Amino acid sequence: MQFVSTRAEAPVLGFSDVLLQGLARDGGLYVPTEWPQFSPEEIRALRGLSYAEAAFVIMRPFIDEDISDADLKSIIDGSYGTFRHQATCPLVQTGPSEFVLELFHGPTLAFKDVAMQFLARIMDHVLEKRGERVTIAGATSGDTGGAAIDAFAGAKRADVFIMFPHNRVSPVQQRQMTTSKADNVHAIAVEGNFDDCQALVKSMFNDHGFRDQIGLSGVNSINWARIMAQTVYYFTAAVSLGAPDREISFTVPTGNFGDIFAGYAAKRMGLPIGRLIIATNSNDILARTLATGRYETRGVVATMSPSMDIQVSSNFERLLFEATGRDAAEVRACMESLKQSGSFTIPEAALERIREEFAAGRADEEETARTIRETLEASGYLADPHTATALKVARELAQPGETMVVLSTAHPAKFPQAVEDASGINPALPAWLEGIMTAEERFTVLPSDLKMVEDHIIRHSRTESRE
Ligand SMILES: Cc1ncc(COP(=O)(O)O)c(C=O)c1O
Ligand SMILES: N[C@@H](CCOP(=O)(O)O)C(=O)O
Repeated sequence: MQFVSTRAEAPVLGFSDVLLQGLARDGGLYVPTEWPQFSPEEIRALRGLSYAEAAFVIMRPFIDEDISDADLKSIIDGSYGTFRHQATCPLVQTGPSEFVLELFHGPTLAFKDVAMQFLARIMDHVLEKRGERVTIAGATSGDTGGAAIDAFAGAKRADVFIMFPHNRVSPVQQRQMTTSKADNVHAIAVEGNFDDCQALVKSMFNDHGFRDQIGLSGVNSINWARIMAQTVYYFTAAVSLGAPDREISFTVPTGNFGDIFAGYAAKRMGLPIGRLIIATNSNDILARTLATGRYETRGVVATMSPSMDIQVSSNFERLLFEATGRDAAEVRACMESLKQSGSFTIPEAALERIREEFAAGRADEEETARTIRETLEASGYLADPHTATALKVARELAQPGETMVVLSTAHPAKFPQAVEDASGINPALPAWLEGIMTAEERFTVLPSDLKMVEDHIIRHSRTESRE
């Protein structure tokens, strides 16, 4: 399988190169040249498979043959062996036709583990074969960072630098990033918000001198492998509920648009998905965009669902590419306008296509807290604030006869204060994480300044130039 950049000015690459590149050299994001297709019979055949077995079937078409079936299976088994639930990503029924898909049974209690555990293992496999090393730079609003630090801790062929917004992540999220004892992982608290962190990462990729000097790689959802691994749970959830013989809709708490884009990808691969519903918190740029056709950034506000406090939603570029009929010139124009003025207008035909596939809604702070409380009272289910955002939107937009799966992207114990304030229950951290709240922290505070962050990375990276 080959991959093209959404801006069409970077080389077309195979899977292993895309995996190591992260962002394309033209600033775009890689997508497959064509979507692999699964027939109804092939989807039906996923019934009864374990999560790992299904992951192999769904991801195999994307991955070069030079990674053998046996190696891929062993990478997948190792990845999902770290999950603390037999089903890996179980479904819980919370209403007559409402199901919560729990994606937080991995080591760091967030959905990021599903892709990150796989990414670390497959990257290590490719690097080992090639005899190469990489320096990974990642931006996080709280969960990607912890997941990456856990998955790559001690990796021999990767140094990892994670930038998080100083004082804007939950205490549990921060400590998952700052208490690792591994010397190849580094947490940087950036004086700014998540969008500043993500802009720093993208600027590093676009600084080709720096990129080549340190062998830069990325583990944010700019990396296609993250999206690919996230398509799997759309298949397993839908199949458990009767797909392909029944259409399933999904509501997804959304920030960087990676998770819901994985749902869109699953649909393009043949999974009968009804609606894909974008749920945002008060940072509702995506809900406004769907309503008005204009993507317009505003100041970001801090919420009880900090991982979604995002304005520049990087995977929206992938959707734009698809919705414009893969018109890279149109994508480049929109992205240039976003850079220059903080906004762009979606071409009319593309907007229509987006509205055919997606709906969107928002939940403010009060609505999110009320949803946590009401869900607990009605079904005994304790949701984290990100999940509650999606539950609120799913219930508001539900249509008669629709079977709705709401993605639960984090364990409530990652956000104990918000959950306790809303429900009166203080969710305990699982035993294996208890120590992090008292362990010594190690992180560096830096201003949101490209040169200063690059210098810091160069000083601490063990990766030498690829040239
Ligand atoms: C707990 C949680 N929920 C939802 C999201 C939003 O997901 P995405 O950025 O893929 O839209 C994130 C961050 O990515 C998250 O950490
Ligand atoms: N919400 C994310 C932000 C980064 O998203 P990613 O999916 O692109 O890695 C986080 O928790 O870090």
